[in-house]
Amino acid sequence: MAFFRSVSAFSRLRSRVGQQPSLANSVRWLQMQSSTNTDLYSEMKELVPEYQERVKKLKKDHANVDLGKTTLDMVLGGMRGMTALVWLGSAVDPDEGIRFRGMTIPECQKALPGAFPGGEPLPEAILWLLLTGKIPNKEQVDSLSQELRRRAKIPEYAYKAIDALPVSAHPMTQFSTGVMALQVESEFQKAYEGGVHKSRYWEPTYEDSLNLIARLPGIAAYIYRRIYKDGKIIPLDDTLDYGANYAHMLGFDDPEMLEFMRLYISIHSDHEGGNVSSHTAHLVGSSLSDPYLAFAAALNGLAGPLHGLANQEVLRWIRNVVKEFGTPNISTEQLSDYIHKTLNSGQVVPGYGHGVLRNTDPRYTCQREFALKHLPNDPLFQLVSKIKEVVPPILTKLGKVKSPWPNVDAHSGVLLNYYGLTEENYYTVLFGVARSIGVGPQLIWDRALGMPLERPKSVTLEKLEKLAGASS
Ligand SMILES: CC(=O)SCCNC(=O)CCNC(=O)[C@H](O)C(C)(C)COP(=O)(O)OP(=O)(O)OC[C@H]1O[C@@H](n2cnc3c(N)ncnc32)[C@H](O)[C@@H]1OP(=O)(O)O
Ligand SMILES: O=C([O-])CC(=O)C(=O)O
Repeated sequence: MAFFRSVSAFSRLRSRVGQQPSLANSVRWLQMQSSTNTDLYSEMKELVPEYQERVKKLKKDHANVDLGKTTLDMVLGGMRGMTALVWLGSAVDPDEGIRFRGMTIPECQKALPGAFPGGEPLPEAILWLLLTGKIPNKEQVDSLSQELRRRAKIPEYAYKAIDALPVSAHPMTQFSTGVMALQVESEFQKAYEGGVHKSRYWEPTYEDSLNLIARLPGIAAYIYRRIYKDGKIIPLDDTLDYGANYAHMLGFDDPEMLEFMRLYISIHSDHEGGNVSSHTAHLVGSSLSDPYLAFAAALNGLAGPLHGLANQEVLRWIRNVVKEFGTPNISTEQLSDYIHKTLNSGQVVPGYGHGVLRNTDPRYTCQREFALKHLPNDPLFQLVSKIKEVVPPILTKLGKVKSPWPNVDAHSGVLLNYYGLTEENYYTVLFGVARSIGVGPQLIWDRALGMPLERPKSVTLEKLEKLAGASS
């Protein structure tokens, strides 16, 4: 009976997202549905042995399966296309974009609980999904919300560590410093020093990851208020969910902004394992550095302009366009001239191009849909829409850009700016808070599955030339 109820719920979901249920999808969805525990830790305790068994079997029976060859181009080309990592939470298809545990963004928007019926997926729901592979119900998500609030207390010395930096320090420098200060309370480090058996590494990693995720909004909001609002701190509200609380502590209480924050955090959480921030966390964690150390390293990678800092760069670039012409209402020719000016000065057009995607990022599309619903007449949103028409043909004409299409960063800034979060230097901190929700679960699984020290082989230039049969 329960089976048939679930199948019909699945059919309803799929017809709402405009797809027919296939048997394989039904089975996958039913597997995802069977989440029963109200607390996440108990859910994990059940799942860990099952996943360990799967990995053991793969290693035992399929160790020599060929996953593709390594070419010289890959070694010199930033390892693009090289399959080198296992990442449980999500995968990116070049054309279709991100799937969180197999689910596209529109599917997540339909299936995951929101703050109200039909609301955007709650970050807590994404966290549950990424960690367990199961769709949580509202009760489970509410219990996780409560758990994160319970874990959110920040030690005083973390604020003091941030205060030791000048207010003028970049928000990402302050953020990474704050995370390093939180490391003092690492449960993993304590357990390791206490001689914990390796089969139990995942348990203190779980504690650290959940504490880290819970405390980041408070640290991040402190930095915002310190830099931009004369240090007037707003405490956590014990009635609000994770995304809403972060917005509230920043100083924003407009329900539309709260809803945007939930969407923002959910879609920025994870983007498979190879991106700079996630990969960095995984690499650093592989030496058994605890989640704080691993995540601070991830943030330092996110702070680069080719990765997370691009969202800051996009709004700055858009503002410069407006400054140049004195209005956001410019012609296609004016915009085209400005894009060429950027390219001719040896700079990239921020928010465009991607290491994996070869189509418009679905995270761009869902933010556009949000903007069309809530701020269709905003002049900067209209400029962003125009940029999307003008940039791709110009980048395509260069003949070298693999993807001329917009990525996630091309859109977020104008939405934040519309809701009053105008300080673009802060934007990557928001991204960082969100990324913890993807990185934390993988660190837990890395330790649960006994993932080894990561140590790929490098070659000298001479050896590469020799291997290629080229003369030096
Ligand atoms: C959350 C995220 O991290 S999403 C990405 C955010 N970053 C940005 O938006 C910055 C702008 N984009 C870029 O710099 C790139 O597209 C990256 C870094 C995202 C991807 O880099 P790659 O995988 O190396 O891209 P690709 O293979 O297409 O690069 C080939 C050439 O096109 C150039 N190119 C790629 N994108 C752009 C762009 N948006 N503007 C101008 N040139 C570009 C590259 O700089 C490179 O030039 P080069 O050969 O002279 O060095
Ligand atoms: O996947 C990447 O390389 C970059 C990206 O979009 C992300 O990390 O969100």
